[in-house]
Amino acid sequence: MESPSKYSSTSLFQVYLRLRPPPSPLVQLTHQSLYPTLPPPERYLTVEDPVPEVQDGMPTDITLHPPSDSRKRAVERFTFTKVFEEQTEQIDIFKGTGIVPLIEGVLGESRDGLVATLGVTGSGKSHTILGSKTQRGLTQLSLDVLFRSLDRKVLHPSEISSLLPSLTSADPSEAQILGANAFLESIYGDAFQSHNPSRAQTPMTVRDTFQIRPQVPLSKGPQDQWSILGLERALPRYSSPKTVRLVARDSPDPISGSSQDFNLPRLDRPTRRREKRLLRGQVSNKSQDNLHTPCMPKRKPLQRPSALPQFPDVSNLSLPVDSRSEFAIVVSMYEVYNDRIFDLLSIPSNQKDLRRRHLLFKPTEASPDRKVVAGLRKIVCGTYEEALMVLETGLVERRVAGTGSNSVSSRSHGFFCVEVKRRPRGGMANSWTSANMTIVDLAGSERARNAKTAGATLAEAGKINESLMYLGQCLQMQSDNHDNTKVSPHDGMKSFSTTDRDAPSKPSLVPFRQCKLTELLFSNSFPSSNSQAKHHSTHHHRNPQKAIMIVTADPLGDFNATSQILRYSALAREVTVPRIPSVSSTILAGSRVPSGSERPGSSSSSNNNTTTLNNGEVIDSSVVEMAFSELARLNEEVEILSLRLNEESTRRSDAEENWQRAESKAETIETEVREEMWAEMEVRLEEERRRWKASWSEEADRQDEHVDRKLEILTKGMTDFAIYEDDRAVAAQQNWQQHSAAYAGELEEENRSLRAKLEGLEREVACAASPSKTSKQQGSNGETHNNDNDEDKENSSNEKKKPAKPPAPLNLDSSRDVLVGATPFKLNGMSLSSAAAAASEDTDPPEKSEKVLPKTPGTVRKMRKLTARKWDLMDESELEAYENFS
Ligand SMILES: Nc1ncnc2c1ncn2[C@@H]1O[C@H](COP(=O)(O)OP(=O)(O)OP(=O)(O)O)[C@@H](O)[C@H]1O
Repeated sequence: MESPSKYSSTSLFQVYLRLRPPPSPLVQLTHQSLYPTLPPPERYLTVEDPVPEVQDGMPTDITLHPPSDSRKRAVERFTFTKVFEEQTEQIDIFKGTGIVPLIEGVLGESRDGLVATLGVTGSGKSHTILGSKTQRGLTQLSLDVLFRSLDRKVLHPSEISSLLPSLTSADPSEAQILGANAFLESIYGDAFQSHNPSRAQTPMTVRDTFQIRPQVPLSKGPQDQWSILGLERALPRYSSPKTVRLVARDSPDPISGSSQDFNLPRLDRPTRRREKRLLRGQVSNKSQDNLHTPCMPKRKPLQRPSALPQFPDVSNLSLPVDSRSEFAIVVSMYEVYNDRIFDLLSIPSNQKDLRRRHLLFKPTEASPDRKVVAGLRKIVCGTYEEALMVLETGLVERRVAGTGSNSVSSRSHGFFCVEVKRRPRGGMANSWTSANMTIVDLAGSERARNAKTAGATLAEAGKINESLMYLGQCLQMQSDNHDNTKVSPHDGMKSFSTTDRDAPSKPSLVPFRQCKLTELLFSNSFPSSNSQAKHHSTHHHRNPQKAIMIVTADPLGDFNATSQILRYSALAREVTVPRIPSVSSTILAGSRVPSGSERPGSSSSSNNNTTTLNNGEVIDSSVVEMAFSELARLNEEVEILSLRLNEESTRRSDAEENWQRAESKAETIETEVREEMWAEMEVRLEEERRRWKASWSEEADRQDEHVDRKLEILTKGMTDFAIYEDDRAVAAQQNWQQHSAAYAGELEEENRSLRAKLEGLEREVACAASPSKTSKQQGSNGETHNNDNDEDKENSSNEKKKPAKPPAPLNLDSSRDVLVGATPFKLNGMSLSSAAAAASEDTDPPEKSEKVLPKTPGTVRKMRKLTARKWDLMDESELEAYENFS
C-alpha cells in the first residue's frame, strides 16, 4: 500500500481515525450485572505498527479481523493519514490532525477550513467535536486559538456601533446579523457578562426543566454492548455535552411542529436604507441598538450554564495574524435534518412558528460563484466566552434522542461555522473579506436492529444512513476514482487492494450534489468554475477549502457498521484472505511426511520419488506434488473469487438499494417539483386573473369615459343648438324690440296726428255749434252712430261667435300687418287711453271718445281681418314666444 502522505497531498479530505476507549470498569461491571448471559465484547480491530518514516511515527494502518462466526470473511487492512489509539486525549487530536494549520489558513490565507467527524453511532464523534463536561472539544479549542491569536484585533459590536450594519451590508448570504449581547440576552434573559466568565471547572448544569425522553426502551443492543442509557452519563469522564442537550426540550418535529413552549421572538432585518443611514451616522445610538436588538417578546429564559470546561489548555498556541487588519468573528449554526437545512440560532418565537422554515443552500446575488446557506441568523462575537455561549444555545436546539446504541444520539448533522471577517485597519467600512472555519458533527450511521429505533427515529435513521451513503460515495470517489482492484502477494497472504493511485486514470466527478450534506461538505472543495464569478466585480478569488475528516470507531462496537464506514472513508484498503489449510495442502504436506506414517488419500508406502496410492498405483511424487500445489492454488483462487463475488454481490445489492432510493428520491423530487409548479401556476393564474380583472375594469372605465364624453359632446351640441336657437330668439327679440320701438314711435306719431285731428274736429265742433248744424250733424252722427253701432254689434257678435283667442301674433314679414296685428290691444288701449286723455282733458263722457273711433272703421276692420289670418298661421312655440315677449 502507498504511503498516506501521498494521499494527503491529493485528497480533498485528510482522513484520520480515532479509536474510542472502552467504557470504564464501572460501566462494564454494571453492564455485566444487567446482562450476565451476554459474552464480553470481542475486539476485532488491531492497529498496525507504524512505519517509522511516515507521519511522526504515528500508526497509519489498522486491520479488521472479522469476528469468529460461521461466515468466512476477508481480513481488511485500512490506511489513514494517522490513527489515534484509545488513550489519545483531546489535545492530541487537536494538535495531531492539522487543525492548527487549518486555522492558520483561515486567518492568513483566507482559505476555508472544514473539520468533520464520521462514524458509527456512539463511536465518539460528538465527544471529539464538542468534548465533555470536563474536556473541551475541537470546536472550543479552535475558538480559543482563534480569539487568542486575534487578541485585541477583534472588533466588538457593543463598542463599534457601525460594525453590525457594515457587516450586514457586506454579507453575501442574506443573513440577519446580531450582536452576541443582544442575542444572548434574548435567550437567557439577563445581560451577558462576557468579560466576567466563570473560570470554575465545574460541570455544566443540567437544566432541571428538561427531561430525558428516550424514544425506545433502552435495552442493550447485541453489537454495541456498552451503550446503556444513564450509565455513561453517570460517569463524568465520558459525559458529552449532548447529555445536556438531550434534555433540552420536547424536540419539535419541523414537519409536524409538535409542542414546545419557547417564545423567542424573531428579529427583523434592518432595511438597506436604515443600514445606509446607520453607516452615515444618521441614526442615534439608541436606535442603532434597537436595530440589532431583538425588539420582540422574550421567550422563557433558559438557565445559563454555570461553567464551561477550560481543559485542555491551549494558551501556548497563538498564530501569527496580519497586524494591519482588524477582524470580526461571526458565528452561525445550522443542522441538516431529513435533508433540509434548519437554523439552530433562529429559535421559534411562539407556538405558531414551530414549523421551522428550512433554508436554502444557493448562490446569491452577492455570491454568484459560490453557494451559501441563505437567510441564517449570524451572531457577531467579541470574545471567546460569547462564542461559547452562542454554541451552547445552538446545541440546545439541535435534535438528539436516546437510542439503543447511544443514549444521546445526534439525529441531525450539526454545522458550527465561524466566519473570520477581515478588513484593513482604517480602510473602507464595507471592504470585508472572509474565510470560514466549519466544524461538523455528523450523525452516526446505525442499524435499526441495534439502535432499536422505531417511527420517526427510524425514519430519521433512514435519512441519516442515506446521506452518509452518499458521503461515502463521494469519499470513495475522491480517494479512489475508479475501483481498480488488483491482486498482489502480501506477506504470505493473497490480497487485492482497492487503490488506483498507481494507475493514471481520468479523474471522475465527485457526485456531491446528491444530497444537502455532501453539497455542504464538498462544494467549496473545488476551484470555482462559474464563469459569472469572473464578471462579478465584487468577487474575491477563493482558494478551495482544506478539509479534515476524523473517523471515529469503537473497536468493541458493531463490526459490520464499522467496517462499512472504514471501507469508504479510508485512504486505501487492502483485502486479504487468510491462508487456511486446505485438504490438498494437507495431502501435499502428508506426501512429504517420512515414509511409514499414515497420510490421508495416499497409500502407506512412499518410495524415493514415487508414491503408491491406495489402489496400488505408483506415481511420481513430483507429479503428485505439482497436482496438489495446483489444486491448492486453484482452491485459493476460488476462495478469493468467492470473496470477491461476495463483495460484488454486496455492492450490487447496495447499488440496487441506491437505485431504489434514487428512484424514490426522484419520485419525491418529481412530486415536489410538480407541487411547486402547481403552486407557481396557481399563483400565476391568480396574477393573470387579477391582471385581467384590472384591465377589464380599466377597459370598462375607458368605455364609460368614452360614453360620458360622447354624452357630453351630445349635450354640448344640444346646448349649442339651444344657444343657436336662443341667438335666433334673441335676434328675433331684438328685432321685435326694434320694430316695436319703431312702431311705437309711428304709433306715437299717429297718435299725435290723431290727437291733432281730434283737436281740429273738436274745434270744428265748437265753432259750428248751431242747432241746425247740430241736429243735422246729430242726425248724420246718429246714423253713423247707428251704423257704427250696427257694426259694433256685428263685431261684438262676431267676437262672441269666436272663442276667446289670444292676441294675434306678430307677422314680421309685413310691417303693416305687424303694425295692425301686433297692436290690437295697444290700439284699443291707445284709443281708450287717448279717449281717456281726451275725457280727462275735456271731461267728455267716454261715449264721446268711443264715437271717435268708429271714424276709422276701415282700420279696425282690417285689423280684425288680419288678426284672424295671423292667428291661424301661429304655432304653439311662436305663441309662447309671443306671450313671453308680451
Ligand atoms: N474518546 C473518548 N473518551 C471518552 N469517552 C468517549 C470517547 N468517545 C466517546 N466517548 C463516550 O461515548 C459516548 C458516546 O459518544 P458520542 O455521543 O460522542 O457518540 P457519537 O458518535 O456522537 O454518537 P451519535 O452518532 O449517536 O451522536 C459518550 O458518552 C462519550 O462520552
